[in-house]
Amino acid sequence: MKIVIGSDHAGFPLKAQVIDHLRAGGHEIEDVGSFDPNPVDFPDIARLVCDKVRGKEAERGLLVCGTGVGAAIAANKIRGIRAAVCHDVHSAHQSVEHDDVNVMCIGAQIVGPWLANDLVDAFFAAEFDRNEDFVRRVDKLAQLETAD
Ligand SMILES: O=C(CO)[C@H](O)[C@H](O)[C@H](O)COP(=O)(O)O
Repeated sequence: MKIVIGSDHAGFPLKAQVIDHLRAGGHEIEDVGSFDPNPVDFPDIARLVCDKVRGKEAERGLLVCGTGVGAAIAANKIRGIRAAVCHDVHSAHQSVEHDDVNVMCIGAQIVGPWLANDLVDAFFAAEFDRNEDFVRRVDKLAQLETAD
């Protein structure tokens, strides 16, 4: 799968090892930064990742910040993005299967490298289940993007 990945300074070390893991698993990775441990604001990185997903330059995205929370807030403000913080394997795959999540967010201050690998494996292996209930709910998520 073509995947775009970004992190802020807090996620920088975990991003590097997750990228190695995903590449070893055969995925094509685009890393949009950060590229050093200097402070960078997670909304800026979320924008870079989400624009690639929206523009179909990548099938899905991964954001790594300290907790995953800020990255998910930022990503969910961008039209067409369904982002989720996933710190357990069940959420990592069900978020795709039921909710068609296209950007997973993880916190480098919360999960260690082994769990991070399991999370990304579950997330990127999962496929959206197009049953009518799930499709209807995802359509309603899109409608919320233009609600007052
Ligand atoms: O977790 C985050 C946002 O939800 C960020 O990655 C930062 O870790 C958090 O905002 C703390 O910021 P700091 O500049 O690293 O102290």
